[in-house]
Amino acid sequence: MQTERIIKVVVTGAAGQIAYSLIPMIANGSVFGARRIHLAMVDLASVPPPRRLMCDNCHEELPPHQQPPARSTPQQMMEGVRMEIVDSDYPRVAKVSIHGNDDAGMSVALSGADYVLLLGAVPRRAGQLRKELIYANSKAFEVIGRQLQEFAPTHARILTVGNPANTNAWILTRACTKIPIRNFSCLSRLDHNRIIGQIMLKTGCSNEDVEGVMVFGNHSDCQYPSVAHATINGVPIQEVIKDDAWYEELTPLIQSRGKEVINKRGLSSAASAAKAIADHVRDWHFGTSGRIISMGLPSLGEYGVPRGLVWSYPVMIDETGVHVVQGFEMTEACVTQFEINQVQLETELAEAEHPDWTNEIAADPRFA
Ligand SMILES: NC(=O)C1=CN([C@@H]2O[C@H](COP(=O)(O)OP(=O)(O)OC[C@H]3O[C@@H](n4cnc5c(N)ncnc54)[C@H](O)[C@@H]3O)[C@@H](O)[C@H]2O)C=CC1
Ligand SMILES: O=C(O)CCC(=O)C(=O)O
Repeated sequence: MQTERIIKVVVTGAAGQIAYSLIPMIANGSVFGARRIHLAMVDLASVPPPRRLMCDNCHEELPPHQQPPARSTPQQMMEGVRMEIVDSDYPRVAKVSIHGNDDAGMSVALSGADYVLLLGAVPRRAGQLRKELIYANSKAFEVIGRQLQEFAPTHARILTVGNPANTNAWILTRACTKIPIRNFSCLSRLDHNRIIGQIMLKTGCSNEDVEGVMVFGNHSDCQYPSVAHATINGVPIQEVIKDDAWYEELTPLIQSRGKEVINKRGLSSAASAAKAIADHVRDWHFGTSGRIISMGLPSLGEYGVPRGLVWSYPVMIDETGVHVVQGFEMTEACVTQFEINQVQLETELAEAEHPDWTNEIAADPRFA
């Protein structure tokens, strides 16, 4: 009997909260169907020891029973997740492995990888400026980009989820030049799904009834969600939803949805982010069967976006690859929103210490 090749899926940030929702979806067949998978989990190889509490009066370390309880390390967390995967006896999981994010770990994790899902990122600390976060993550993603260049096969498909997702993907494309440019993507599917969720809430339709929703630009509070070409059961949305206030409120609602979830949960979206990652990867693997989805991709100049910027576009995927759906009219409002997103992404690249990004792209033969 001929057996199909096992798909190797690398998940970084595997000790984190999104991964805890995502891994069961990968393991239960929601992403790769009947194909068997090797799940390679990666998280920080080492973490600094927790800060010890001191006595305010004597300035000596408090005794152990007054110290906060010890927290599991990322490597211990992943061991626990691996135990749960085993205990769930998923029929499609051929192998689970655990790795640190240093070169020793990543060389093994990335070897033979088919999909590399980069959830791990430096989290924002209280009081930290956004530009400090961007700088810290750009340095972390420079390392990951170099590791992809050294250890990953050229067919690997790479998704950045960790924020700032678009700029992190851009950093990877600079450090990893051997992998085709359209094998890099960033997650904007959560924003896309959020729009569909609002349409379902408003009309009572199913997500399968909705077509033509699009997200353009950066995964940030500047993103440009559009329902201008959306249909519900084939009928233009404007003929189904006749409520001007709903359309006016939709854009800021989608732009601020992540922040609103953090305000309520005290943690960022995880279950919905995992669902969006599963949708993104499943569609990348199997194709979209003529449907439009949103995906962040290095621009090849579509819709006038400068080449190289990682931009969310409407795309269709078939056996020949990922294709940006072109030809939608650029209204005045659209042009303004595109300019806002471009300025924000250029600012992020400057904060990541890539102010001369256009020269870097001009020198990259993948954009010739
Ligand atoms: N693009 C999108 O639509 C969304 C993006 N996000 C982003 O996804 C990321 C992950 O979110 P959560 O799982 O909630 O965070 P989390 O804090 O629960 O987990 C992150 C994990 O990544 C690990 N990590 C950090 N740097 C790493 C590195 N260089 N290599 C490997 N592992 C590393 C940490 O140790 C931690 O275990 C965050 O940056 C978050 O802002 C979250 C929701 C939606
Ligand atoms: O908004 C954030 O900073 C993290 C979560 C996120 O990207 C989202 O929920 O869309």
